[in-house]
Amino acid sequence: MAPRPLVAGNWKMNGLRADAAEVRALATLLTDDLACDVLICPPATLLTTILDAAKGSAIAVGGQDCHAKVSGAHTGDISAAMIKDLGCSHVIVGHSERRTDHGESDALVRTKAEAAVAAGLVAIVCVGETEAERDGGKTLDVVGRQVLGSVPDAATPATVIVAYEPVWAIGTGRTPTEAEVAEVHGFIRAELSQRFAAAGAEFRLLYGGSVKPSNAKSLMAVANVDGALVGGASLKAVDFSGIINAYN
Ligand SMILES: O=C[C@H](O)COP(=O)(O)O
Repeated sequence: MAPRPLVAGNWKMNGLRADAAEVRALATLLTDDLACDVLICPPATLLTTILDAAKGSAIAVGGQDCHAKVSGAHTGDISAAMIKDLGCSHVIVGHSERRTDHGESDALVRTKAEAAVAAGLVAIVCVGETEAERDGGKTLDVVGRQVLGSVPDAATPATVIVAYEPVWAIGTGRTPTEAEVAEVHGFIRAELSQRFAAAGAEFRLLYGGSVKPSNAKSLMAVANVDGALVGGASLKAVDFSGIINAYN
C-alpha cells in the first residue's frame, strides 16, 4: 500500500508572530476527511506560537533543523530534544540551504537525523542535485550518495522521510518534468528497498521545489511521490490549502 501522503510547509527564515493568522486560516480551510497529513515548519522563534495556532486542527508542527547533540556548549543551536519538548513531531535536516549556507555534510546530516529520531521526532532528510550536477548528468550519482550518506542505518518508514529537492527548482518557479521526478523518486525508492528490504516501499518520498496550487496535482500524481515539501507557497493559507487539495 502506498504511504499516506504528507504535505509539509517549510517557512524558512520567514514569519513573525502575526503570521500565526495564516495557520488559523489554514485550519478553517482543511476538511475533516483529509487524504494527507499536513505539517508546518516555521522558524524556531515561532514554534510555540504556531503550535498554539494549530491546536485542535490536523496541522502538525516541526522544526527546520536541529543540532546533532542533545545539549551543551553550542551557542545559537537548538537540539531535537528541545523541539520535541515543545510538542513538535518532525524536523527537517539537510535542507540544501543548510548544506550550502552552513557547509553541512552527509555525515553531519545523518547524525542530525539520528538525533532527531532518538528524541522522538520524524526526520525529513533532504537531498537534491544542483543545476550543474544535473547538466553534467550526475543527478542520480549525487542523490544516491546523499541518500546513502544522510539516511541513518536504523531509519524506518515511521521515523524518516526523504525529500527530493532539486536545488535549481527551489524558489525559482522552475520544476523538473514529471518524467524527471519519476526517475529520481524511482531511483530513491530502489536505493531504500535495496538497503531496507520490504520497508523500502513504505518510506514517504516528498518532492520539493516550486510546488504551487497549479502544479501540485500533476507532481503529486507521479509514481513514488508521497507528498510535497513546500517553501514559498506554504506561507499563505490559501496557496498551501490549494496544494493540500491536490489530494482531495
Ligand atoms: O523546503 C522547501 C523547498 O526548498 C522548496 O521551496 P519553494 O517551494 O519555495 O521552491
